[in-house]
Amino acid sequence: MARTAAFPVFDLGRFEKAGGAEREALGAEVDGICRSTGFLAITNHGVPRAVIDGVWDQAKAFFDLPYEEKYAARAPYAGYPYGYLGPKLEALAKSKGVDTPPDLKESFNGGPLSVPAGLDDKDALAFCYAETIWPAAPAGFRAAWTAYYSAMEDLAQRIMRVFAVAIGLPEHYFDSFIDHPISALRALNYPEQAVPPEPGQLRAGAHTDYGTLTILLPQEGSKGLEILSPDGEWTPVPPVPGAFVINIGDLMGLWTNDRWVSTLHRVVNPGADEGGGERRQSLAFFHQPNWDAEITVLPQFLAAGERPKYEPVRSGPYLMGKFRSTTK
Ligand SMILES: O=C(O)CCC(=O)C(=O)O
Ligand SMILES: [Fe+2]
Repeated sequence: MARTAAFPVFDLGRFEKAGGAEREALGAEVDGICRSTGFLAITNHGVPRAVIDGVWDQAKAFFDLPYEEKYAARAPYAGYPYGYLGPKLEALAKSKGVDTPPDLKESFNGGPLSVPAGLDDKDALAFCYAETIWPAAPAGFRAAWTAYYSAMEDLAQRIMRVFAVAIGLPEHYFDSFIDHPISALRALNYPEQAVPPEPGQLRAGAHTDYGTLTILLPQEGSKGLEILSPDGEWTPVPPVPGAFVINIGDLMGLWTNDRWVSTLHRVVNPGADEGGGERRQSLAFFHQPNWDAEITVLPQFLAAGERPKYEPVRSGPYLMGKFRSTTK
């Protein structure tokens, strides 16, 4: 049975202005949240309303297009990370080794806005620095998208500073891991369900996110996003007006040897009482460290002689493997 719980809200502007003891206390709060669920709302984030509305409206207009027009901006082959990913092409639960029917959604995906000078790693160039396949319409799509993507890169970097303080590191500790991030932005559309879902089929199957953190913007007032709370109950994430929903991904779990939890979450179908339910839109920015960044369990999370739970991973190849496990 799902239930609603108090959902933590973090005032980013206050943290950034705070000094000494207050800043540490706010960091300790975030540490507590990340030890329990790693899901929180961020207010006072400074991202201009116009930037948010701009990409939101463009994404809506894109999803409103006839399928053939969206299909023209498709990812050219299975496993290609960017462009339009049509219905029934991804099952997120597969990233956890759980075989389900495909998720009931479509998405548009875009990668980093530029390639770092001198980068010559073939896999990096072919995967995360592959070109975004821009749609021909709506006309303002690319400009609105890149403005939002830039705002998310900046916000993610600021949140990583909160995370550094929260685990007792210097504020800028993570900066060198994330100065050429390979983050992806995904606009999601979960269509109305004219046909009932198959058994085990959700809007987004239960998964954890792969990177450091995700900045999510669910449609205002919408339902469906649920997280598995520490007591094992699926718990709805309530709408928090004007806020972003942040969740940590697997790499924060790795860095902290699972002190912080990368929590399972999913998007459920509209209830039986809602018929086919309304369409639901969201934006998800998946922050991911530099292609070459090596993520290793931090020594302060190991007792003397304790073996880390994880081998080190390289950010880029690790992400590529995860992504390829979910698409067909
Ligand atoms: O659409 C949402 O609210 C969540 C989507 C999600 O968790 C994901 O795509 O990783
Ligand atoms: Fe997710």
